Amino acid sequence: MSKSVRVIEVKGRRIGGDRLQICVPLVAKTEAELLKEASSIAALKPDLVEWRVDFLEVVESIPDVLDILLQLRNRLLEYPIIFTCRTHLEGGYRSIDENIRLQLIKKAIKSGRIDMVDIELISGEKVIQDIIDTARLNHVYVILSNHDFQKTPPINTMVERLKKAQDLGADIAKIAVMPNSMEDVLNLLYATNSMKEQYAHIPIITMAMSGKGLITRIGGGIFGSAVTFGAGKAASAPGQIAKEELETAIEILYKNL
Ligand SMILES: O=C1C[C@@](O)(C(=O)O)C[C@@H](O)[C@@H]1O
Repeated sequence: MSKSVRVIEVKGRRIGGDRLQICVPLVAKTEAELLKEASSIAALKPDLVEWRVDFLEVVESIPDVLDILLQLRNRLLEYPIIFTCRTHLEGGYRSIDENIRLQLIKKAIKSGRIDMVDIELISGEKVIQDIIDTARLNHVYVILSNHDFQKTPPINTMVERLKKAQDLGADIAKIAVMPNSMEDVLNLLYATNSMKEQYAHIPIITMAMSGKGLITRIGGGIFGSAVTFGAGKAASAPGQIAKEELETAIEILYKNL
């Protein structure tokens, strides 16, 4: 039975289309650093930009964050912005009051200043539904994500998590895991391919972190991942290499496909 996978189109980028998209994260701790980082990121010409808001020192001051977001939007007008305020439980840079975090995410969605939002699958169905409803009303795409910084779960668990994200109404399902062996890396790729071939109706994003997992950041697109993350000024997770190097490696791979 053939199934079609939805392509997400944002500002001329096609996520889930033929070309693997490269996302560069912004990880500055202060407003000044962030705006500088944003200006230099534009020179890297990424497909997507992720603002990892959890790195920001003033993250718990919602008015400040929204103001900084406006300035970021104005500097990155032609780039799709993913707004991610990662929980400390899944690799977030700092511990943030959960009520404030969720309020901030909703206000960012309503601000008209972002294109996509990332929220963790562990947030629970009620929170996720609320975020998805708010996002739909405001034309923001939702990435439902899952991260394991310790290990790589079994293949069927990884596939189940991606399926769950899809079933809950995600526009994009994402999983990032930590490999402790090369078998773990193969398992992540196997899960990616199975999800893509058998179940996915939406784009998926997968990666194995750390040096061991680098092959998944370069070659994951061949197995079904729609987006890979390359570092700008600094990495937002273990194993991210510089965007330019990543792009070169991907180009070599795709030239001969
Ligand atoms: O979820 C992801 C993937 C990621 O963890 C990575 O391993 O590249 C980097 C994060 O910034 C992003 O939100």
